[in-house]
Amino acid sequence: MLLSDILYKISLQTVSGKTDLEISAIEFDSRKVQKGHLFVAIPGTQVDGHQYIEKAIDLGASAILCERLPETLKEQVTYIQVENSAKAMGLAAANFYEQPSQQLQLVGITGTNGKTSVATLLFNLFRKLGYKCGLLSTVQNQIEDEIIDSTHTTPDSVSINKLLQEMVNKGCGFVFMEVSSHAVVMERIAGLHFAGGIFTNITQDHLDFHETFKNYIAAKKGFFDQLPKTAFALTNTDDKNGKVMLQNTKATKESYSLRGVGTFKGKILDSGLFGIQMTIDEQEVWFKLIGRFNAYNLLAVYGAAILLEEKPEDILTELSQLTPPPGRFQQIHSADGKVGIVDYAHTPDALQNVLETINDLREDIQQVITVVGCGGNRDKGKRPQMAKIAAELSHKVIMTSDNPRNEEPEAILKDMQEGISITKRKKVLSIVDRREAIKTAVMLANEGDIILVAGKGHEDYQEIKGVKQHFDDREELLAAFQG
Ligand SMILES: CC(=O)N[C@H]1[C@@H](OP(=O)(O)OP(=O)(O)OC[C@H]2O[C@@H](n3ccc(=O)[nH]c3=O)[C@H](O)[C@@H]2O)O[C@H](CO)[C@@H](O)[C@@H]1O[C@H](C)C(=O)N[C@@H](C)C(=O)N[C@H](CCC(=O)O)C(=O)O
Ligand SMILES: Nc1ncnc2c1ncn2[C@@H]1O[C@H](COP(=O)(O)OP(=O)(O)OP(=O)(O)O)[C@@H](O)[C@H]1O
Ligand SMILES: N[C@H](CCC[C@H](N)C(=O)O)C(=O)O
Ligand SMILES: [Mg+2]
Repeated sequence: MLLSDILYKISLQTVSGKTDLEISAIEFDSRKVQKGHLFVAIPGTQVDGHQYIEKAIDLGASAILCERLPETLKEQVTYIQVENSAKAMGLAAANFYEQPSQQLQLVGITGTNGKTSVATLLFNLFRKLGYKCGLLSTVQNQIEDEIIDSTHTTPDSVSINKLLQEMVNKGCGFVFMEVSSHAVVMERIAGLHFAGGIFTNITQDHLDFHETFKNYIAAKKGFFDQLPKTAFALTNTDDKNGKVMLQNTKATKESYSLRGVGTFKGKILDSGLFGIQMTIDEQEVWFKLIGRFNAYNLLAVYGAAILLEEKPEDILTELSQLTPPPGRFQQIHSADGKVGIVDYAHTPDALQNVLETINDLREDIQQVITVVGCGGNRDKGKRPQMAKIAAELSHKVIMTSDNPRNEEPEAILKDMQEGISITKRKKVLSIVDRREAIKTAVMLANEGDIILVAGKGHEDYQEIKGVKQHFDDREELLAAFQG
């Protein structure tokens, strides 16, 4: 595509060189640049992409999109200066891939917990309703039956638009995508046209990146601020920041609630290991998902489907058949009657929800043994809180490693130990090796006991000292059950 077409509607500060040149791809990592590419220089959290402009040109970049021009400009290269290169890249990617988000109905889901659950339920629901669909999620990206590995909850803007174009080409009418707070701040969603936005909830997470909770709220709200007038903005009014999300949106404001007033109202009638029985808009339905928090996810999905003009009875019939995504309250039973639950709870709120659910559902004689760790190079404030919640809501806790990434596993465990009060110490063990921790939990469990393995859910790897190795909590539990 011609550079001038790629730059359509982008506000430019300086243009040096010709814009009627053919660009073969947009690239923001100099290491991947090839002949004829447009290289976008982005200031990052580790390094500044502007320092790689020369390298990108050496590798064949014919145009540079940047916030600061290099001191000496090469004659054969076109330089475009903009105020925010990440944002400009989003707009450029949308142009380059022919505005795919305008050719289908794109719905974004944001919130601390529940994004994958809601996005996946919507994807599966709309497929059952007879539409071709796409999904962008933490677990996987998907175009109909084709599964594409996912590296981020929300990918970079070039990857998003490329995937969306493929979805358009394959006839998808609806795409459901998770919108992380990182993605909003880093402009990964700039230039996308959304048909709707959904807010699940907001509790502590990612303060390593956002620094304050206020900034974290502002990041999530930024998604709704960007929605067009034609979109719907569906919020959870039972969350105390639910209304704030829609404060400045141009989109049509809609809400859901289990407690108060809202466009879509639900009421839990019963909740157990069989699932949830609830009323939604006066209709009584049984769902296969477990835990009160899933009642919120189901209500959000129902509301969004109505706003996308589906019929209530069709939605509820199909939704009642759906099961949760992998690694979300996934049960694994041993031959001798022990119950394993693998869940992706990696925030204090999620861990509390999942443990409260287990405690609500268990019988008095069943003990709860929790295996939990906290990720390295991530919000350190979560560590003592998660340990405290685990100790308060379990009979025994084995604290272990999650993905230590580039941190010392022992140091993470030390941060977690800070959250354990003296009275709770006797029920807590620390075992650095996650495999050993799971084995120990299984060994300590008696018939009927519940072993919650929290934090990694669907993940099939563990990242230690920067290296990813295959590791899957579900496989480990099964192996431990088999002795
Ligand atoms: C903190 C964060 O989100 N970082 C993302 C960001 O990287 P960065 O800003 O640190 O990049 P950097 O290394 O400083 O480099 C700056 C620029 O220089 C470029 N560069 C760098 C080196 C070089 O030799 N040449 C070159 O051109 C880089 O390509 C980049 O454009 O941009 C990269 C490219 O898109 C992302 O891969 C990277 O995600 C990292 C790996 C990550 O772990 N992100 C997590 C925290 C994340 O995004 N999580 C969210 C939220 C999940 C949730 O809600 O639970 C997600 O959406 O996944
Ligand atoms: N609506 C909800 N409210 C609170 N907790 C939830 C909710 N839905 C799911 N959870 C809990 O949070 C965990 C993660 O759920 P899910 O993967 O759907 O969230 P997510 O927002 O996609 O997370 P991520 O930020 O990692 O992408 C689940 O395993 C469960 O323990
Ligand atoms: N999207 C989240 C996932 C956390 C999952 C947990 N297993 C961890 O590694 O901390 C993040 O990148 O913070
Ligand atoms: Mg997710």
